Amino acid sequence: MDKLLIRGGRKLSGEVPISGAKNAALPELCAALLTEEAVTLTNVPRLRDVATMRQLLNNMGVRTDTLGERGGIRLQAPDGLNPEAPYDLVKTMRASVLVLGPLLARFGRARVSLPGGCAIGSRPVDQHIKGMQAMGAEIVVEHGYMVARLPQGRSRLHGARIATDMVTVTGTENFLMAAALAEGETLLENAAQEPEVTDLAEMLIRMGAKIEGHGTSRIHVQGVDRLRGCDHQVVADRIEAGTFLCAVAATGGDVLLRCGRADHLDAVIDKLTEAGAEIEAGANAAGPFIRIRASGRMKAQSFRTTEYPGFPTDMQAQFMTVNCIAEGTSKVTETIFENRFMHVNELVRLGARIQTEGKVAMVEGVPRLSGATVMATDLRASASLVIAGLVAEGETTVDRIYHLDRGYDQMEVKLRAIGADIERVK
Ligand SMILES: CC(=O)N[C@H]1[C@@H](OP(=O)(O)OP(=O)(O)OC[C@H]2O[C@@H](n3ccc(=O)[nH]c3=O)[C@H](O)[C@@H]2O)O[C@H](CO)[C@@H](O)[C@@H]1O
Ligand SMILES: C=C(OP(=O)(O)O)C(=O)O
Repeated sequence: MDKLLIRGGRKLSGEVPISGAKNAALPELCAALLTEEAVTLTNVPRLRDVATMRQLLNNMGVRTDTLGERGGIRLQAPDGLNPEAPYDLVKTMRASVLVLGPLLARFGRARVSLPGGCAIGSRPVDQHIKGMQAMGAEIVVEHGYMVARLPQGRSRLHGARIATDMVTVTGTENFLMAAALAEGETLLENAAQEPEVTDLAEMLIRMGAKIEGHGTSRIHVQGVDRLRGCDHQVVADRIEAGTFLCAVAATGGDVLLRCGRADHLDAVIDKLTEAGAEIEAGANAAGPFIRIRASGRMKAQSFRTTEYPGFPTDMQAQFMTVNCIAEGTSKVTETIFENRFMHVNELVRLGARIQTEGKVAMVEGVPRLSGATVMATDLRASASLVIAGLVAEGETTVDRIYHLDRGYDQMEVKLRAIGADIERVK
C-alpha cells in the first residue's frame, strides 16, 4: 500500500496547474449513457474514481477511449447495453449512483447496487429513489440493489415536480439527466447550485437538453425525445484549488494556481483573506488563475459548512489544518455530513489541540506541529494530513493514501514542483 513521506517546514512557491473537477467529471461520464452518439470530454482528471467509473461503464458495454494528453476521453454507449452497476464497483465510489438517472431515462430499467455507508456518514439515497418514482419509475430495493423499471406499457419517464427534503448534489444531477430525456416538464425545487451541477447542465444543453435555471435552486427541464453527442471541457476543480490555497496559507509562500476559478471559491477565499493571506484572482493567456501569498501565522477563522455558495464541506478538513497552527481559537461546524471529523484524531497525533462535540470542533491554534505517522481515513481527511505534514517539524508518514488518489490528480507531484519535500513510497 502506498504512503506519503513528508519532511515539513518548506515554504511553497511557483505554479500549480489545477485539474478538472472530480465531482463534475463523474456525472459527465455518466451523461454519455444518454445518447448512442459519441461524447468527448476533455480536462478529465487522472483519478482512481475516474478509472472506477470507466470500469463501471465498460462493464455495461460502453466504449471508452483515452484521447491524447489533455485528459480527453471519448465515450460511446450503444443501444442494448447491460444497465447494471454491480456491488464490487459501486462499493468503492458513491458517485456510481449517478448511472441510475441516465439508465432509466434511456433504457427504462436499471439495477444499481446501493452505495452503502462510508467514513463520513451514512449517505442514504432515499431522495434519488423518491425523485425517480415521482418521474414514474417503479423501484424496489432487494438484495442490496435498487431495481428500477418503467411500468408496463410506458417507454419513457415523465416530467414531475421534485422537491427534495435537503439539497443533494448527486440527487440534482441524477434528476437533471433523467428529466432531460423524460416526457414533459420537470421542475426541480431545492436544487443544488454547486458549480459541478451547473457544468453538467451546460454539457446536457450541448447535447440538446432544454434546461433553464441551473445555478439557482429552481431548475426547469423540458424533456426531449433524444440527445446527441457533444464535446465538453470539465470545469476546474475548486476543491483541489482550495486545498492548495490552504497548503500555502499553512506553510507560507507565493503560488499561482493555473486555471483556478476564484469565482467558485468565494467562501474559502474570504476566510483565507481574513486569516491574513493575500489572494488575487485574474486571467492570463492560459485562462483564469488564483495567486496566494502568505507569510507568518494566519489568524484562526471560525466557519460553518453549508451548501454552495456557502463554505464547502469538502474543504472543512483542509481549513481545519490551517486553524490548527493559526493564532487564536476557532469553531468549525460541520452541517452536511454526520461524521466528517475523522481527521481530528490524526491531527491531534501531530500535536494539534482540537475538541469535538457533535457537529462542532473547537480548535486551539498551536505554534507548531510535530511529524508522526498518521492514517488517512477519507479523501479530504487525507488532504488535511498532507497539509499538516508540510508544516510539521520533522517527518510525517501519511498511510492509506488510496483515499487521496480517489480525488487528487498527482498531488505529491504538484506539491514537489512548488518546493515541498514529499515522496510516495510503496
Ligand atoms: C460525487 C460528488 O459530487 N460528491 C459530492 C456530493 O456528494 P453527494 O451528492 O453524495 O452529497 P449530497 O449533496 O447528496 O448530500 C447532502 C446531505 O444529504 C443527505 N442525503 C443525500 C441524498 C439522499 O438521498 N438522502 C440524504 O439523506 C446526505 O447524507 C448528506 O447529509 O456532494 C457533497 C456535498 O457537497 C460533497 O461532499 C461530495 O464531494
Ligand atoms: C466526499 C467526497 O466525494 P464522494 O462524494 O465521491 O465520496 C469529496 O469529494 O470530498
